[in-house]
Amino acid sequence: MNIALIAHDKKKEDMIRFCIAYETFLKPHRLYATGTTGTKIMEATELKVHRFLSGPLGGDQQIGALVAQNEMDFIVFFRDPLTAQPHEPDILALLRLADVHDIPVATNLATAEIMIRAIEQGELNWRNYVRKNQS
Ligand SMILES: O=C(CO)COP(=O)(O)O
Repeated sequence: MNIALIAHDKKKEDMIRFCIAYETFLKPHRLYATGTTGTKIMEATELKVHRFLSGPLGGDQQIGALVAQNEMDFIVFFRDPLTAQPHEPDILALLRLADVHDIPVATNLATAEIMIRAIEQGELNWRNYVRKNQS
C-alpha cells in the first residue's frame, strides 16, 4: 500500500508515537510524508519515508497529486483543529481529492488505529486491484 503520513505541528508528537507503535506494520508499505513530518518520523524510527515539500510550501498538494492519479491508498493526516493554517486551501483540496477518489483518511489517532487493524485484515486489498487495472 502507498500510505501518506502528515501532521500539523501540534500533532507531530502524536504522529511520532503512532509511527513508533505501528512501525512493524508500516515498514512493508511505501510511505510518503510532507517535509517536516517525514523528517521527524525518520529521526524517531527506522522507517524509510519519501518526503515531499513542507505542507505550507506545497507538500499537501504534492500528495494530492498522487491521490488524483489514484496512487495513494491511505492517508493519515493528524490535523490541528485548533490552529489556523496559512495553507488551509491546500489542506481542503487534499481532503476533497481523497473524497473524490474514495481514499480513506484518518484525521486522528483513534481512526488511524482502527484503519491499521482493517488494513491488516485485508479490508483495503481492493486498492491493489484498482491500481493494477489502472496502469
Ligand atoms: O502542514 C502540514 C500539512 O498541512 C504538514 O507539513 P510539515 O510536515 O512539513 O510540517
